[in-house]
Amino acid sequence: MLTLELLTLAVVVGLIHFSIIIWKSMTYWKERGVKHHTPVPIFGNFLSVISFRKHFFHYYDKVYKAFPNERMVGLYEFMTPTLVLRDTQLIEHVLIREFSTFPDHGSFLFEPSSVMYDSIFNMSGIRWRALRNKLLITFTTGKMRSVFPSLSESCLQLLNSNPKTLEREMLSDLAIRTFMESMFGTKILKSAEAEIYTKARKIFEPTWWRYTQQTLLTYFPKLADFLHLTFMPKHLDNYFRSIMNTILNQRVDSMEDRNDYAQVLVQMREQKKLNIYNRENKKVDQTFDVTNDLAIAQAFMFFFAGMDATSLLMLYTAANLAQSKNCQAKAREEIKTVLHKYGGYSWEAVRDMKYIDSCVQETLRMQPSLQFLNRVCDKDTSIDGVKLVKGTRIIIPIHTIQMDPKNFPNPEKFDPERFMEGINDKFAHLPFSDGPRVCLGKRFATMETTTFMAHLLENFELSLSPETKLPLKYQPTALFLTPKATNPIKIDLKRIN
Ligand code: HEM
Repeated sequence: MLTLELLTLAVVVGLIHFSIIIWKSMTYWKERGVKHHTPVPIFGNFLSVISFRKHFFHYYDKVYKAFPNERMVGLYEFMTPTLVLRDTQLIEHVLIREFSTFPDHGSFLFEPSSVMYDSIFNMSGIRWRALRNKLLITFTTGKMRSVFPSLSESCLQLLNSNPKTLEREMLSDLAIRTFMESMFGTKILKSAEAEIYTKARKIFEPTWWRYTQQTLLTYFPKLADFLHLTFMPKHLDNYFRSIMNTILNQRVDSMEDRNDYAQVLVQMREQKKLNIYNRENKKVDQTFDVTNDLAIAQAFMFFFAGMDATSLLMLYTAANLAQSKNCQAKAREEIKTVLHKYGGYSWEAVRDMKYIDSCVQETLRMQPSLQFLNRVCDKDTSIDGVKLVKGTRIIIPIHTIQMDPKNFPNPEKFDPERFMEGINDKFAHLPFSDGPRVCLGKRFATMETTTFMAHLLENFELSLSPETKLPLKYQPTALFLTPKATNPIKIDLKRIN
């Protein structure tokens, strides 16, 4: 009898406790006077996320547009209160001025056993800073210049096969090939190509089940852990760990001493430590251990970031140009002038192709691979007078901001001229982010895309295939901004050179 009473009491206390948690999670923005839509218990403002019909960024877009006069708005991502920034000064505050309060991405996507868990993207605090300082040396001007010839050669190799159409798969294979050669100094064996390409595409396969797992990993990490959910299937995780391990071991066995990313990782692994220096006296403050898994995580992170985001950028740039004969003509004129000036392709020549770079920037404005940036505050703080408790999530909806007519008039129009003279507010165009956490591969990705576009436009006339229907729609279950599987982008190519 007593046991039954105790059990009933425990259930009642549990229910009250749970109701308080839910109630508290729903009143966060009201208490702070931040405008928001009324949340639904447990689902917050994300009820229709579970219908798989709309992409996440749709909710940031919706709340951004609903309160046009606010500098920031509140949102409930299920039970997580999230602040969505609208004002570019506040964005600068979070990304740069108050970076030390908002240094990390917070709980996001990757479970502890994932190869990505130890990657720099997921790292925080001083470990992140030490690793970032170490990896930065891979992207110096000298390094970019030295990888240019092999990168340019890979683009030509694809185009010399005389393709009649350009499609996403060809570009993701190209991105993998150029990346392996430039960063790891490795040519993929012909016999291994098909398997690597197929498995790499599977990393980003946008299925509803993958999307569900990734949603639970981000918003309900304890439940995801209990259910043993993973960011990507275990067989893929193991496969890529093994590939990255082989690449690093091959570098050691070959005793080659190349000046590339693989070398940085191999050295780090051999030294077994990374130093963290004191900012004032420049002496070693702390060290942290570098395991083989940590080196592999950084190798995979670059592969992961390099492949999908860059191939999508190449695809969207080609698609935007395919719809504008004028822009193509202007780009071809520039290619001719620049190649004449430099006597052919070189890193310097491509860097001088300002109009093509503007086409790439304009594409990044309209179709940024990542549609939002995320941060958490790592201490209690306030933004614009609003008090935030440690752990509050911040979203910078870059896609929406870049498509806001206030920042870019007539935003649906592909107009590279906007970038020819430089833009007024650099915090209104953040496809690679900004500040200490800015994308490490920014220079590499833009150089690769500009080089590919120059070769492509020099040799082919582009037109959008009638099979691709406009306006483009995006796959709601994909991590990056990806064309809908039922309406893929196809570009018809006609050789002109
Ligand atoms: C079009 C291609 C790409 C786009 C649009 C892109 C965009 C981004 C964005 C928005 C972030 C998040 C930054 C933040 O949270 O503030 C990021 C992070 C990162 N990206 Fe990229 N990226 C691209 C290609 C690459 C490539 C090719 C590499 C490597 C070679 C790379 C390496 C990284 C790394 C390592 C980070 C994490 C930086 C950190 O947390 O310190 N990305 N990227």
